[in-house]
Amino acid sequence: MLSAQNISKNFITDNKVVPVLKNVSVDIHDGEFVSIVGRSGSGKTTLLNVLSTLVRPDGGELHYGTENLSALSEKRLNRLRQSDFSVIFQFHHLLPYLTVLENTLLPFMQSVRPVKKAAMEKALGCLERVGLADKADRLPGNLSGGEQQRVAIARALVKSSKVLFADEPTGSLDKGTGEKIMGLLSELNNDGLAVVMVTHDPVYAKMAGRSVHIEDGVIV
Ligand SMILES: Nc1ncnc2c1ncn2[C@@H]1O[C@H](COP(=O)(O)OP(=O)(O)OP(=O)(O)O)[C@@H](O)[C@H]1O
Repeated sequence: MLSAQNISKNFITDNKVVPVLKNVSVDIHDGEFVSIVGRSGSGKTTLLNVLSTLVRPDGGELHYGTENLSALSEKRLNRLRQSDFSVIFQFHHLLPYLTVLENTLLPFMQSVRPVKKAAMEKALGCLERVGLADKADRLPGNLSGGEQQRVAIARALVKSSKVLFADEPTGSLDKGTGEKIMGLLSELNNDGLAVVMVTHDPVYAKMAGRSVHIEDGVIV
């Protein structure tokens, strides 16, 4: 489904080029659940960002199905990202002045105004799926951390994406809440959504079908 070949990525720090990903190759198969693990600073987030096309690599190629993403213009990449990819982060990036329902509808708000009734129904269905239909009219500030993360997942679901990229989705949550989020991700994966997740937690990493271990920018 997604194939990264010989990816390299450098950052400039103190006027020096620092290689962060060094010739990394990894394949993500249709409907797979893959965790990316490794020490702090090893390059996990950078790899996830390259796979989700948020960051362009300096070298190597990224293919999605038959499409060579490395050759796509930013415009076409953006369109593909909007239709097929979803990203959730440790700190869920909800807009504080929009309600739970409006935050869930954000992917539609970018392209269609006013939001159609069908989109509204779909968003409510997604909130139901993550157990938050009764809180659709609340503002994020009035939700717990776990609930906010569930809104972020509902927002990812509303697009019917093919791949969900999650960067430490349980990182800011207590153990019980983190387990619920992991349960939800596993459920979605069982329904066919591919999940690529960065995590520090070895227990959560094992919930994925496969773990990719990265050390100092190299897959080991
Ligand atoms: N935008 C940037 N500019 C300069 N250096 C960066 C940038 N982003 C990341 N780095 C550096 O690249 C290395 C890898 O960062 P990355 O965030 O990918 O690691 P990580 O394994 O996800 O770490 P953590 O588990 O602590 O989040 C680190 O040394 C980091 O300081």
